[in-house]
Amino acid sequence: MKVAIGCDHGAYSYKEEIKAMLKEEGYEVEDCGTYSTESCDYPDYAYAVAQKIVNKEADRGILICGTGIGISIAANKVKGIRCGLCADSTMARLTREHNDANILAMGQRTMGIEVCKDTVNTFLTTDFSHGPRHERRIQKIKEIEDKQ
Ligand SMILES: O=C(CO)[C@H](O)[C@H](O)[C@H](O)COP(=O)(O)O
Repeated sequence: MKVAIGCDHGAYSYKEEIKAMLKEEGYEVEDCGTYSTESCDYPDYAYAVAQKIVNKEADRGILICGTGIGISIAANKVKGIRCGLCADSTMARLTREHNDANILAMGQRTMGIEVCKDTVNTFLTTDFSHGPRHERRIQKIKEIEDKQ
């Protein structure tokens, strides 16, 4: 599985730690930045990771900022992106099972690194629970996108 990862300056160190963990676990990882703790703008990295997903250059995305809020808002503006902001592995499991989320967002300033790592591992190993109610709701999300 290929994973695209991105962050802003507020989450640079977690991005580096998670990237190292994923490589050790055997994932192919594409680092979309940022590449230092110099102040930058989270929408740029949300867009870069989202493009990897919609262009099918990556299977899943991981985005981290201070809280995960700004970067998830930005990612969800891209058609075809379902970015779930998750604070633990239960949320990660449910956003995969129910929402078929293709990007996970988290916050370095709001979560411990071990919880983040667990959340990432659950997100990457949980399948969508195919079934009429989830598929119907995701279809309705797509219809909202098409109305814009
Ligand atoms: O978008 C956010 C808030 O929802 C993120 O936490 C950002 O990382 C944060 O806004 C960056 O703040 P800073 O004061 O520029 O470090």
